[in-house]
Amino acid sequence: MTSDSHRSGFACFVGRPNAGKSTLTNALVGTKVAITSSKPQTTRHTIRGIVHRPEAQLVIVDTPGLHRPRTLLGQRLNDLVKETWAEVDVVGLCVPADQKVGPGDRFIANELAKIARKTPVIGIVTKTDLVSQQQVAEQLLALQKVMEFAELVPVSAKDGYQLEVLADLLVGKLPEGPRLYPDGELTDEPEATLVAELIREAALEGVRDELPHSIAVVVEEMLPREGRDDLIDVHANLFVERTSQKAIILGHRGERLKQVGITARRQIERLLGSKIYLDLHIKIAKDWQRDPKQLRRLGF
Ligand SMILES: Nc1nc2c(ncn2[C@@H]2O[C@H](COP(=O)(O)OP(=O)(O)OP(=O)(O)O)[C@@H](O)[C@H]2O)c(=O)[nH]1
Repeated sequence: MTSDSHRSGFACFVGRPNAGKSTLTNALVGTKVAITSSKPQTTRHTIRGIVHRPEAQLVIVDTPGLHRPRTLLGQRLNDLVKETWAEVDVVGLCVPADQKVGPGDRFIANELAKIARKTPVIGIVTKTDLVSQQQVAEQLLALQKVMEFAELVPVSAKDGYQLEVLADLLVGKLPEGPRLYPDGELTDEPEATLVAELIREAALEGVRDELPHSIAVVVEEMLPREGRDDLIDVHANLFVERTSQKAIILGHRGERLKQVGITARRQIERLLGSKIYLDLHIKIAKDWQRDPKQLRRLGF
């Protein structure tokens, strides 16, 4: 690469839940843009964080996780994941250092291997701060066996270990090209989508295991309050499938929902740079994951 050439393109991280993908994206991007909400199996929208460098621009696309499809939603998510893989320039397969390489990783690797000839795949051992060097080495060896990687690299998003190395490896796989986004621009998602993500993130906080696939948030309206230029009214519906799930979100005497609202409001205010009033309602959309009409209405 000559000194005046510029590279740009797209990367995405894949891996089983909790592999550290969101944290890694945030650490690379350096700002909380990829809203750690990008939880596989619950994320429908692609959220990008952008790594700006003088010689390159790396756009990180966060995809929902690939999983064995059991519902229509599951199938659509998997299609979305594969579409994303086909569109990016490089994929990072994340496997945490502190957990054995298992069937979940191999399932993803098998799917990735099918696209690896077109899209290079970098094997990433994450969370190296949690284990000894010896264990990191063993994990690298174990990972090497699941598929053929373009590169293998151990990193820790927590203490910053090898993040620059990873960024270099990712950038190295990008084609030469001009900047895709202006400097400083961190995401190209429409604001309403980001707002919905923030609300869902707040709602899932602490109950992710109980409600992994079952909630969706739709922002119905986002308007400046009449006669005020310092306040935006946000009306949003949070859909769950069952009464029991509604109870989980609500919490004892609605305390949990109140907390969800406070957390989400703070994040949304930061995103929009304005005070907001958040009007949040819980609705039950029975079995929405299986119903194509409901799915469409919720934006799938
Ligand atoms: N010690 C340590 N913990 C980490 C590191 N990276 C992520 N974690 C933790 O691992 C957990 C999962 O991290 P996430 O970034 O949410 O993982 P993810 O792959 O995006 O998770 P899903 O979206 O649920 O698939 C969180 O509790 C993180 O704080 C790391 O480098 N070191």
